[in-house]
Amino acid sequence: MVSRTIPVQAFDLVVIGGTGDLARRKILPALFKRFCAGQMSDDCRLIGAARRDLDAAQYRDFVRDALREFAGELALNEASVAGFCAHVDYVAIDARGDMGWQKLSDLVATGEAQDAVRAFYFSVGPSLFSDIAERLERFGLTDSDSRVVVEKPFGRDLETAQALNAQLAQYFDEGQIYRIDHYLGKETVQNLMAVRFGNMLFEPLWNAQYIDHIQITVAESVGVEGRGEYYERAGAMRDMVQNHLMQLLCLIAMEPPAHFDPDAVRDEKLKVIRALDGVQPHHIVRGQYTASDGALSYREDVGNERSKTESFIALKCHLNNWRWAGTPFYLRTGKRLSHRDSEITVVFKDTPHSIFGPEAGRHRNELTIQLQPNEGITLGVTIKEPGPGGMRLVDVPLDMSFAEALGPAADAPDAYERLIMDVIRGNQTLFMRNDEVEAAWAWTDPIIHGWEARGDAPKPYDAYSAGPDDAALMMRRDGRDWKGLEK
Ligand SMILES: NC(=O)C1=CN([C@@H]2O[C@H](COP(=O)(O)OP(=O)(O)OC[C@H]3O[C@@H](n4cnc5c(N)ncnc54)[C@H](OP(=O)(O)O)[C@@H]3O)[C@@H](O)[C@H]2O)C=CC1
Ligand SMILES: O=C1O[C@H](COP(=O)(O)O)[C@@H](O)[C@H](O)[C@H]1O
Repeated sequence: MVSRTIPVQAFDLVVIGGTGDLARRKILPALFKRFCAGQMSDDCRLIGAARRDLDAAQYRDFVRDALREFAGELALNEASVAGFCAHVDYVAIDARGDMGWQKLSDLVATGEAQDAVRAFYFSVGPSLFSDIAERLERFGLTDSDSRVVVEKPFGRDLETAQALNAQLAQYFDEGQIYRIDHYLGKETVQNLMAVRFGNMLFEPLWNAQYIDHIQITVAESVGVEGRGEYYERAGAMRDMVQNHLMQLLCLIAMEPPAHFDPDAVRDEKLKVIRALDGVQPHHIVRGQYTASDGALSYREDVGNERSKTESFIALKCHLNNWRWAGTPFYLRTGKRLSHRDSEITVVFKDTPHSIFGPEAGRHRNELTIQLQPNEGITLGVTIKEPGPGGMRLVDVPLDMSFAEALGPAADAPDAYERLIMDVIRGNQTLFMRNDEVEAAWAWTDPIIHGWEARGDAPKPYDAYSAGPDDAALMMRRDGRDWKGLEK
């Protein structure tokens, strides 16, 4: 089932790095699905560009293969695939030289629909961003309405992120730059805002007075999946916390924006990042998976027997502001954990007094927002344990699985489908602004420098476990426990 929506404006999307892994796995399948949903009008074009010497027909074969591998059942429909491929073209270019740029410029200039949106997806490493931006301008490919999409990692620290922002700013206004964080394109992540700001129920309780703590877990069962070289330089902190977990934290903690528009939302997220306190070394647990259950160790996966890169991180942080003073936020993410499970749990405080006496037990309400898989929301409510006995309390879930509650309509577009269409619509709400990215690095850098200076080695944990024991210990020291992964 593909969600149907009205066609967006005509567009030319040039995917620079169109033969790469991201294009195959995500960009091409996402566009194909939007094509199947009727969102690409006849005059839309997808132009792949990379150094590989292909003609348009050969690139269409590449696209067909990518769709067969990554676009699921829809790609079984030959007519749909052929229809999509009719929109596809290719030009060989070299981002570091002049090869192909004039041809690309001519191709874009001819055959472009009137008023078409022109977008350039930089699906290449960030070291090429500046070269590409300069050539787009020099070969007359951009105007004030053109858009560029850039991928993470957006730098590896504050300094490199500032340099990238400065390079892009030489050629594009901030309003033309779409920095992707694909977590913001996930339907349930957007639902965080709907739940918080569309219901009267939660907002009055959404503060340190009523909330004991908040946990964010993004657990993956996969390992580094052939991206060892990149991951060795990144680790879980740069790969996941600086961006995806930070965005989740922002959405759960931010003040209500005045409007659901790009700058109002991003202003509020920025305030959250800037309110983050530094993290104490004893509030960080880094881990690295060891071989177990038939899986190779992290070090074997990346081919570095001495690696000190973390494949897991858990940390406790505080927001230094009026709403959240005293409420800790616990973040945790890792690879090769027991199962894929991304969830946010908001743990409310005890009632101030129990009228039922100590035998009844004390219970806390928990709101669990399950991001993936099986998207849904559960609210734990305390009731009387059924039966003739005395008043004993028990927790029951008020459970709303989106798929059950909404049926097939809940089968939402993939994050990349949503985000690419937002680029065409010119809606930056779900993209990171330059100052947000820099603020996130400004918080992350001292944490990383701290463990580098101390020479901390990550703690080993068994592949397919819940991570290092120290992460559980960190929680237990606070009289709390992790939710989710251990279930
Ligand atoms: N793969 C993924 O799942 C994810 C990737 N990303 C990010 O997306 C970006 C692309 O990643 P990915 O697709 O995996 O990388 P790949 O190495 O698979 O692809 C890189 C692409 O860039 C092209 N390219 C390289 N050098 C040049 C050049 N000088 N001129 C023109 N084209 C060039 C390559 O083609 P050719 O060699 O023919 O030129 C290829 O199409 C990276 O920044 C990555 O970190 C982000 C999230 C997930
Ligand atoms: O950006 C990244 O995200 C993926 C996890 O994304 P998900 O949508 O599958 O949850 C992660 O595997 C990868 O290391 C990271 O670069």
